[in-house]
This record gives sequence, structure tokens and C-alpha cells, in this order.
Amino acid sequence: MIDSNTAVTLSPSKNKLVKIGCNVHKFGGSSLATSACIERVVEIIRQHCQLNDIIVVSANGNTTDALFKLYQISVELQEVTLLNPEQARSAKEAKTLHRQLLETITTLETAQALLIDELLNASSAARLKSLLSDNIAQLSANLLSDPVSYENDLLAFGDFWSARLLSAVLSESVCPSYMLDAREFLLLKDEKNCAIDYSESEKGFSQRRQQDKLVIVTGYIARNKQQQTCTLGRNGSDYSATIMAALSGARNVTLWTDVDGIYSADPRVVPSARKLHRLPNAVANELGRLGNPVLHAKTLQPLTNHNTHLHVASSFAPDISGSEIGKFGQIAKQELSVTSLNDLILAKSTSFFAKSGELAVSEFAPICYNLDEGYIVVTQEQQKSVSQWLASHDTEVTFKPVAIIAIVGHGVAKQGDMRARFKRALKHQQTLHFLHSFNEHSYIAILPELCSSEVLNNVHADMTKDAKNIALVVAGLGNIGQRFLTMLPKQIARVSGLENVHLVGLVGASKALINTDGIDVANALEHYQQQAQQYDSEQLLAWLTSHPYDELIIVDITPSEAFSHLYQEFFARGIHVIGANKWAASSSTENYQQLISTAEKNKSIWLGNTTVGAGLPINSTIKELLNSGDQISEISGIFSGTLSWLFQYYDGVTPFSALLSDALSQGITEPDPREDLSGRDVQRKLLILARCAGFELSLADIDCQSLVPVALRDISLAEFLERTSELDEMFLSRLKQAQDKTCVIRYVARFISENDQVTAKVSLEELSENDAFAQLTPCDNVFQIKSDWYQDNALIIRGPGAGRDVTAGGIHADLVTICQQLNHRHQQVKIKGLN
Ligand SMILES: NC(=O)C1=CN([C@@H]2O[C@H](COP(=O)(O)OP(=O)(O)OC[C@H]3O[C@@H](n4cnc5c(N)ncnc54)[C@H](O)[C@@H]3O)[C@@H](O)[C@H]2O)C=CC1
Ligand SMILES: N[C@@H](CC=O)C(=O)O
Repeated sequence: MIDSNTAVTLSPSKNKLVKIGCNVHKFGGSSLATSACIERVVEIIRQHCQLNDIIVVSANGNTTDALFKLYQISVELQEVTLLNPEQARSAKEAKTLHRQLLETITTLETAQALLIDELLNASSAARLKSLLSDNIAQLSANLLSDPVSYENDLLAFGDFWSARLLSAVLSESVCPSYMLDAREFLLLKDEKNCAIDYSESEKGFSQRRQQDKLVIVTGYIARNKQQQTCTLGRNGSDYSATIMAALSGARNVTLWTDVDGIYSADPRVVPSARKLHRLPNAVANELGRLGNPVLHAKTLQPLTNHNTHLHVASSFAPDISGSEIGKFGQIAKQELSVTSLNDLILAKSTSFFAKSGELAVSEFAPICYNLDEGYIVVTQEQQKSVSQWLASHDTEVTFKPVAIIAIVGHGVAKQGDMRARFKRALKHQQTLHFLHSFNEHSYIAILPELCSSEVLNNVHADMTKDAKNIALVVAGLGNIGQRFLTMLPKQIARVSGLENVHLVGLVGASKALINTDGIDVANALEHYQQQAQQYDSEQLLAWLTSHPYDELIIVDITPSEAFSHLYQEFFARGIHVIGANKWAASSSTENYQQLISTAEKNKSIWLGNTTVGAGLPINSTIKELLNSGDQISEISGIFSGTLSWLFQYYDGVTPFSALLSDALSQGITEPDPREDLSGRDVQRKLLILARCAGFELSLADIDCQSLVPVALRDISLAEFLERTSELDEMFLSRLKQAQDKTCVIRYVARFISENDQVTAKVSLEELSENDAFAQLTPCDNVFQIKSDWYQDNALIIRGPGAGRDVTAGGIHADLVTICQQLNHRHQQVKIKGLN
């Protein structure tokens, strides 16, 4: 990050901002179109760049198009003037063209001058405008003398002005900066293919680098051996950026553009396309070759033998994580996309068979070809050169206009099921051929007609099922957490909504294992034991902020209040939470409301059905009653599995303390059983249910009777477990009192709302042996709900309310619910101009 104060004042040798590795950032024309855009770019540079990074820029907005228009007008003007200077008609035409030329030049100069005035202080603006008017004079002279010879020099002005302006703005407000005209060092050895002489260019670049200043390099332009200006073709600035990365050994190149990533299809045509967060190099290359609107065929070429990662991000939404291209593991290799190209030509000739066909392939680098059937598919622009090439071979050719649609993914052409699915998806569409690409990362259908948006949408839906990659992080690897993980492999294999769920994080109290490429679910705990590292919550949040998945779910199976304090941060990042932990849902009203509103704002889903009744569907039932228009007036019952188990078994013969240690070892109790005995666990559960039922309540509103004697409350857990026999006498006497009245003892929760008055309490009650709450299977919970719909005949939910299997199972049910909801959600594509 560049700090405007320190960057300018630090001496070169002490400049802490200079790091060893550098990164390249390229800003496209749309990102630099207006002064507001340029200010955004300046902010991105301030936030994301180091002084030794390299900035590559395109021309501002449509400047290159305007320059090209100028070129066309002047060529036309020259033709009119030279061909027929005497004729009256051409004299008039020439006058009109001359006027058009001058007007276009003025418009261009005015637009540039406006940017300068809006962005720079008066003296810098005056200096730049004077340079601009020199350039305009030179440009006008060239256009009027010999436009054809000066075509590239003319087109180069756009990137040149853009780099000069940005460097002036940065020097004025962020850090020392200088512009570098790529023609000074970037040498082409083969102009036709834009092939770079890397060793000469590298020498030239390092000679021109200035220490402790940020360099702004012109994109799109280079020079040839004759020192003439060359351009790098359409989207040449992306190519410039990756060339700069290759020359400087940069670790990362970021293409800042007007879309926030690479999508599984062109999102302007396929609204359900999803962002591909990570793409292996070879797949990205193939996508670029086959018509991806963001990646272009040449862009990745310079990085072939480098370990550089390429990122695509939006300068209009810099905080949204974009797409990353590089070397990745298995999960990134599962990404699949659909692409299409129209306006192609299928050329069929005897010269395209076997050996001579191979020559044609190396000459034209066709989109696809089949040398057994003697055809190649090229762009319409290539048709003329194909004809010329065949004329020299003395063979005939037939040309047919075609389009292609392709699925692109790692090794997709090798997968029979994918090929079959693709063919099925196109069964209503006329196709000419299906063929493998030479690198097996695409499978292509050649169509005799344009590939319509309807076809693209249908194939995309059939092939990708709009599936999202969902990352799963499990926090709390104790009693329930371990059981949840044991069940996970079977669930992922069994439930179709979970097929794109990837376990990427295991978080314990002090150590965490995060692996973006996925943790093997079958051996998750072993991996955790071997590889987990010490972490703190800041590190955890940093990772969670920039994860490469469509969605991320955290399952909180900790008993930790501290961990529940992170929920606010999770929701702020759009992360979804499944909590078995009761702290957040029973926190203060203010905190709880804030959590709900942050989650809503960021479309985070928060489920916690196991916080009450373990696997029993109690929270969800109450929510459904509300959704149906019902109003709840009473919730009561036995809400503690532990206390249910203890009081059902406790007959005064076996000491109460012996039963407690049994319950603890069965994983029914809270990690500290005093949470159960104090009534706090039941108090929290009653609060959670009352909130589910739409009541604004806090813990303080619920009377709670503790069964932990004062002497045992504030001691350590270990000491408490040593001294549990001190409980025995008290419980024996409570039992005897009840038995004397032919009653039993049960810990009961009661919430009643009557005439706008709410009473809520959790306490030990003496119940008649026939009471509905008295006769339960040990560990069962019972929930009795009275409402408008269930007034005289209460709704009863009953069953095991604690334990490893039911709780872990309940968390899995929440996981399936969240994944189903997420898989039906459409991703909002961020494209400037579209939203
Ligand atoms: N036992 C049951 O039947 C039910 C339990 N629950 C809830 O499930 C949660 C877990 O219960 P158990 O597995 O029985 O407890 P446990 O004590 O066996 O396991 C909890 C694990 O969380 C870890 N942990 C503690 N603080 C952490 C933190 N800040 N970050 C990451 N890990 C942390 C502990 O080291 C431990 O491994 C509790 O919140 C409990 O209330 C909910 C429903 C039923
Ligand atoms: N300790 C709790 C576990 C479930 O929430 C209980 O006994 O109910």
C-alpha cells in the first residue's frame, strides 16, 4: 500500500515500501475514461501497489477509436485530394473531410485537456496542456502529409497521453512516479505475430527503471527493429501487461477492468453465469482462444514459463474478489465454462489433410481443425490469406460460414460423460461436427448458423446446472464436531446439493488448518492433527475475506462465546453461519438485532436449528408457524437433554453425581455441566425460541433457578468435577420431598404471552407422575406450543434433545438447507454499465 506521506519522504535506501517481488497492474480504457474513473484508479494504486510495482495503462476511454477515426478520415481525404484534385466534386468532398478532420482533432484535444484540468493543479495542468498541444500539432502534420506511414504513431498517442496524465496525477497526490513509453524498450522480433525480443526488451527496461518511483508504462505499443512504432493488436494492453510481468519476473498481474472476473459464460448473454474464482493456466488459455470476452488469446502467452498468477478485477468494485489464473489443485480443475464464437469460416480443401494440413495449422493457428476430414475453422479476417495460401498450393477450397460453441474445462474432452452431456444439450440444434481441441481442455461443436443467446443459455444451464462452489469451514472439533466430520464424506456423496461443497478449513481453539485446494474429507482429522498451525482471529478473518469460492459456510460447533463474537465479521463478509453454539442467538437484544440486520444486508444465511432440541425441528417449526400467519402464546417443556436424562434416571439409589459423570461421558452435557445444572443452557434455549416466535426478549427477562450450589459455582471445571458428590444430598432431599407428594422432579421451561404480558422462567418443578412432561425417555426433550392454530390441542414435538448423532445430524440438515438455498440463488454479475 502506498502512503502519500511516507512514500515521498523516505530515502531510497530506507524505503520500506519497496518489496523484493513486484506486481503488475494494468488499467483498461474504461477504467480510465473520465476524471472520476482516474481518481478511482489512483485510489486503487494507493491501496494495492508498492513503489516497485509496474502500472500499465490503456488509452483513456475511447481515445484509440477516435484516433482510428481520424486516421480513416485523413486517408479518405488524401485519396480524394490525390486522385482527382481538379474536380469540383472532390474539392467539395475534400473540404468537408478537412473540416471533419479538424473537428475530430479539436474534440480529441478538448477531451484530453478536460481530463488534465479536472485532475491536476494549475501549473502541472498548464505544463501538460502545452505538451498536448505540441503532440496535436505533430499529429495534425502527420495526418495531412502521409497518414498511412504514420498510422501506428497516431494510434500510439492514446496510451501515451494516458500514461503521462496518470503519472502526473500520481506524482502530485500519491508518490513519485514517471511515465515510460514502451517504444523505448519493447522490441518486436516478429511484427506480424507480435513476438517479443525478450532479451533486448528486458535489457532496455531495466536500464530505464528508476529507483523509488512508480513506473507507468504505455500499453498497446512497441517498436520494431527499424525503430518504428508498432501496435500489439486488439486488447494489446493486456498483452503489454503480461509481457511486463515476464520482463520483470512479477509474481502477479492484475487486469483492472470493468467486469469483476471471468465467468462460466459471457454474463451479458447468460445471466446465470457464475464467476470462476480460480482457473488453471491451460484452461484459461483455451477460454481466451475460444472467445472469452475478458481473456484474449495472446494475453497468457508471455506467462507460459513463469510462475506468475494473473488476476482479473473490477476497478469499479475493487473490494470484490475477482478471478485468478495460475497453478491450482483439483478443485479449480473442476470448473467448467461454455463459450461461443460467431463469424467463423470452415475451409475445406485437400490441402488440409495430413502433412500439408499440419503446415496450414502452423500457418493459421485455426480455432479448430480435423486433418482426417480436411477442414480448418478460422476467423473471417483470415479467409483472404487462407485463399492466397491455397492458391500457392494449387488446390481448391470451399468456404462455409460457421459458428462454434464449446465447453471448456480441465481435460474435459477426455471425459466421455461430459461429451455425451454436451451432445444431449445440443440435441435440438443443428450441428456440423463435434471435435476435441488439440489440448483436450475443450470440446467443440461446429454450428452452421450463429450461436444464439438461447442456445448458449440452454447449454450453460444443462452443463453447469448453475452449480456453485461452496467452501466449508468447521470450527470446534470436539464431541459433536468430530461426529459431524465423520458423517461428512457420506453426506457429500449422497446429497446432490452438496456435490460442490469443499471442506477447506478446520478450526480448533488455538490451531487451524486452512487449505484453499480442499481438505480430504475422508481423513480430515488426521490432516488437522498433522498440519494445523497456530492462528489468531485476525488471520482467520483475513483468509475468510479473500477466499476463492462462490460461497463460504462456517459451522460453529464450539461452545465459545469469543468465537460467537466473530459472527458480525462473518456476516459483514457475506459468510453463512450454521451455529450449534448458543451464544450469538442468545446474546443481548442489541447484538442479536445487529447480527440479524448485518446478515440480511449481506445476504448471509444464519441457521441454528441445533441450538435448541439438538436434531429436533423446533426452531424451524416455530418459524414456519409464524410464516403461516400463526401467533404463538406459549412455549413450554423440557429443553435440556442432560437434565431430562438425569431426572428420568435419578431414583435416589444411584448418587446424582455418578449419573452426572455418566451423562458427561456420553457427550450429552455441555463441556462444563454447570451450564446445564445452572439452568443457563435452558434459559438460553427458551430465549432463542421466544425470539424465533417473534418476541423481543433478553436473558434478564427469563427467571432462572440454578441447581449449582454457591460453593461450586466459581471454581474451575476440574475442581467442580472432583467435588460433584457435594450435589448428592441436595438432590436427594428435593427428590424425597417430591416423592412424598407422589410427584417427580423435572427442570421445566415456561414462556407465556398473555394480553401483551410476557412471563418466562426456567426452574425445577414438582410434577405429577402423569404430567406430559414427566414421562419421557431419558434424554428426550419435549416442546409444547400453544398458538392461534394450536390453542386447545397444543402442538407437541418430542424426541432426543442432546447427543452426538442427533446433534451432528441436525447440523447436517442445516448444511443441506443452506446449500439448497445457495444453489438457487443467482449471482449478481458486476459489469459497469449493466448494474
Ligand atoms: N452435546 C450436545 O448434545 C449438543 C451440543 N450443542 C452445542 O455444540 C457445541 C459443542 O459441543 P461439544 O462438541 O459437546 O463440546 P466439546 O467440548 O466436546 O467440543 C468443543 C470443541 O470446541 C473447541 N473450541 C473451543 N473454543 C474454540 C474456539 N474459539 N475456536 C475453535 N474451537 C474452539 C474445543 O477445543 C473443543 O474441541 C456447544 O456449543 C454445545 O452447546 C448443541 C446441541 C446439542
Ligand atoms: N447440554 C445440552 C446439549 C444440547 O444443547 C443439553 O443437555 O440439552
